[in-house]
Amino acid sequence: MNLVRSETRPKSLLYLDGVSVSFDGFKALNSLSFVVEPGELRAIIGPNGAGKTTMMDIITGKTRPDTGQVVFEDLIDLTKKDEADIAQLGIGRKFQKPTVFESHTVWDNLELALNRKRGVFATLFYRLTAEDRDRIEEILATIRLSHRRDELAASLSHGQKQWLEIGMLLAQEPKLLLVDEPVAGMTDAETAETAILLKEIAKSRSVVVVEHDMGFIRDLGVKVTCLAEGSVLAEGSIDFVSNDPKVIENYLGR
Ligand SMILES: Nc1ncnc2c1ncn2[C@@H]1O[C@H](COP(=O)(O)OP(=O)(O)OP(=O)(O)O)[C@@H](O)[C@H]1O
Repeated sequence: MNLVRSETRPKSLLYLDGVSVSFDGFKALNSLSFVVEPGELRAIIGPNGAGKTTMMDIITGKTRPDTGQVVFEDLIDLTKKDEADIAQLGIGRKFQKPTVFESHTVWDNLELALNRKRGVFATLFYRLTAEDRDRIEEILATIRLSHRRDELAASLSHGQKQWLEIGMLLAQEPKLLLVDEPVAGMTDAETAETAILLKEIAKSRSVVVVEHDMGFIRDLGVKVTCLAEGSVLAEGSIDFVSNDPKVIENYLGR
């Protein structure tokens, strides 16, 4: 049994191998390669224009690479899939700005997200099961919003809206969650809490988080990849990466 399981478990959840893409002759990604392990939380840093957003666009199928491989769970070639297929495979993306339904309650936002997984037709006739309620309760606890469940999303702080949107993505049960600059505009307390929250989330799925906030990255305490000019400049612990002269020259020292 264990043997079968270890044979079928993906060795990498996602890898990019030699991915390049140009826009009007400008190489936004230049032979980018990196691997995300199952259950890994990875931080991505790098200067403006390094290609962090483009990398997320490639993974989610919004942009096609000119060359290179993007492989999910060892076998699935994501460059052949469209955005909807890739979301369906279990890759969720959180953009920088929160996009919650402001005029709905926190609970309803999560219920809508849970139903979205089922498709429009099912949603029309669907009633929440006890299991669904438990899942929503669980997500509310994860995103620190149990006590705000009946309030309108509009009444939440910016940081809480970010957490609610993360919760809405969790309702889709992604295997990989991509999170773009979650702590921009958050208070210090919210930023610190977000590091704890993402570490909890990464216990049951992989998370890739792009951030410029180095205090937050340090709090995460995970492997860091620094991108510059469309490829990996350095990778390793935060101490290793932040002491790398190339990283200091291209990013931290600027
Ligand atoms: N659709 C596009 N068309 C033309 N140029 C693009 C496009 N998308 C990205 N670029 C360019 O590619 C480069 C990489 O941009 P990208 O947004 O991926 O960087 P980034 O690391 O996310 O930067 P930031 O930290 O500012 O968000 C930039 O020079 C950008 O102007």
